[in-house]
Amino acid sequence: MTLPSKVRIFEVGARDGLQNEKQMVPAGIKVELIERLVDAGVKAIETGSFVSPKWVPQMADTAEVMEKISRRDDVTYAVLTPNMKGYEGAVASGADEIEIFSAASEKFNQRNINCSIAESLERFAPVTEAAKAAGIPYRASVSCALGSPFDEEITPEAVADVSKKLYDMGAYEVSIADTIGVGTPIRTKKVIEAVANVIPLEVIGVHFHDTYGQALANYLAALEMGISKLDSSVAGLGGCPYAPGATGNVATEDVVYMLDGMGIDSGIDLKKLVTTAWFISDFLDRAPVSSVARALKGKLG
Ligand SMILES: CC(C)(COP(=O)([O-])OP(=O)([O-])OC[C@H]1O[C@@H](n2cnc3c(N)ncnc32)[C@H](O)[C@@H]1OP(=O)([O-])[O-])[C@@H](O)C(=O)NCCC(=O)NCCSC(=O)C[C@@](C)(O)CC(=O)[O-]
Repeated sequence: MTLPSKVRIFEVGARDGLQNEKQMVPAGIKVELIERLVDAGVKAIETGSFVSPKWVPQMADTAEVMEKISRRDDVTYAVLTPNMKGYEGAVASGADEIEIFSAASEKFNQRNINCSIAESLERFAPVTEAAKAAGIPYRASVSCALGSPFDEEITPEAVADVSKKLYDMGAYEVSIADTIGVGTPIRTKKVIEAVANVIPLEVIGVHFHDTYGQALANYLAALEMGISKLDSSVAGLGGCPYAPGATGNVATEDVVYMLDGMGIDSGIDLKKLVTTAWFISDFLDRAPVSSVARALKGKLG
């Protein structure tokens, strides 16, 4: 077992984390959240999405958020784009990179972006062509990789198939998403193994929700396989509006605490991160889901 000495955390709290919040979060709070996360050491951050405001009203102000954040040169500010219209919004906002997304579940894809998996890949073709021509890097996400909220089986081969197609479209990273947090470590390893049979291990990332309390165990399983690209969400914010039962992403504080304890460098200052988790949680008027944020409250000076 060789664990990586260093990992890249892709912080998704301002997009995946907040997209499902019923209470509208003002752009100013999103901007402060992003800037605090960057100050804590986050180097890759999802700031929002250019999707239909009718589908996800919470993300309607992504352009304003992008305009208002004080940007740093050493940080990648990324946005999610479902189609050319989203891509155009992303370019106009000056996003450093974009994320395209499909799924291993037909039913989820229909509910999430109103098309089949095959249609989504066709829809993303002009987006990737345009991004390539403009020199904008793109990563891709495969939802429901460890299970579906609908009554259907997801095979590792189905995940590998979509992953390969997205990789062949030029994605620099393919993120395996456990949208509803049902995965367990052996299952995680089997899926990563299947995906690593068709695309390089180095480009595989993981994006796990913690609905069943398995995300850290699954991240350890992924790290043991040599994966070093992890997504997480400050305060454990999150949930997908189109995946019934999906709760928060794994909390960045919990991941960073685990990594610190194993001597794996994430570049993130746990104290500043926990303070940020409480900042956004206080705004939302609830405690962070993160065990680490709750345990360390008031103990970090
Ligand atoms: C993809 C569509 C747009 C298709 O939705 P549609 O209704 O099939 O699209 P359409 O092309 O027929 O357009 C309908 C309307 O939306 C507008 N529109 C069309 N595109 C855009 C755009 N980019 N930005 C703004 N507006 C847009 C378009 O202009 C039109 O406006 P109208 O004429 O009715 O006023 C819709 O289904 C959608 O926006 N879905 C996004 C859903 C979403 O954001 N889900 C959450 C993100 S995925 C996720 O969280 C999973 C992930 C990545 O984190 C990994 C994991 O954990 O699984």
